[in-house]
Amino acid sequence: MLQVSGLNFFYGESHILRDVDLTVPRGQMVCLIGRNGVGKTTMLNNIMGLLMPRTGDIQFDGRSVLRDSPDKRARMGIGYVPQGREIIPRLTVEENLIIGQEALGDRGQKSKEVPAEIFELFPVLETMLNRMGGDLSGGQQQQLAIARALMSQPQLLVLDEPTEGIQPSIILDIEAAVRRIIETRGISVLLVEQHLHFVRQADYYYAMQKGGIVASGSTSELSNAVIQEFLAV
Ligand SMILES: Nc1ncnc2c1ncn2[C@@H]1O[C@H](COP(=O)(O)OP(=O)(O)OP(=O)(O)O)[C@@H](O)[C@H]1O
Repeated sequence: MLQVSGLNFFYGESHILRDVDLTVPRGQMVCLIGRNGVGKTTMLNNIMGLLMPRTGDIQFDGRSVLRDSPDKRARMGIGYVPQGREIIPRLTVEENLIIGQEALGDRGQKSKEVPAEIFELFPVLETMLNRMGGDLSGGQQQQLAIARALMSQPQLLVLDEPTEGIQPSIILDIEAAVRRIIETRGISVLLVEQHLHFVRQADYYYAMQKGGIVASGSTSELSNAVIQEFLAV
């Protein structure tokens, strides 16, 4: 579904991403792990087209998207939930969700209503439809951000630390929802995450250090050494 090859990115003269290769197979969840500041968010922003690499390629569904704007990539079916969520505080929960359909492009029909499936995944949102986005708790905003991304029916969902600063019970809800999304929709997920429990839900991991991939494999084979080195357990 997504193939990144030989990616190099610079902020000015600082070499931030170094020859990164990463693949997200169709219908699978892949997790990118690494300490703060190694380049994970920079990597996701390159995938979304918010930053341009100096060299390398990014292919989505078999074709290069390097020349496509962020907006176009979203309309092609890459849904992004950025760090910090970017909920619109002065719009209601329902309005925030409806806006998510802007990225549908010509892949589907827009609707004036939020489909029931969204509330099955995130029941709390149904009870809060008329509340302002900015009045929700951090965990609720995170659920809203993921639900909003789903409104565009993405083929690939890109999540940047969805559990950052969120209380443990809601982390489990978010984990369960993401697992269910993959099972029911068959979509692919690329996740940046620090919580071991969530990382274990993924099929594959890539570990990043100083902008390069230094380890990768199946999460069923995650060693204690990798866990100690790359995750804030
Ligand atoms: N706008 C910028 N200009 C210059 N350097 C930047 C800029 N944004 C980030 N950096 C640097 O790029 C490196 C990678 O940052 P990035 O945010 O991608 O890391 P990260 O792994 O996502 O960390 P975190 O988990 O803290 O978000 C860091 O050293 C950071 O200081």
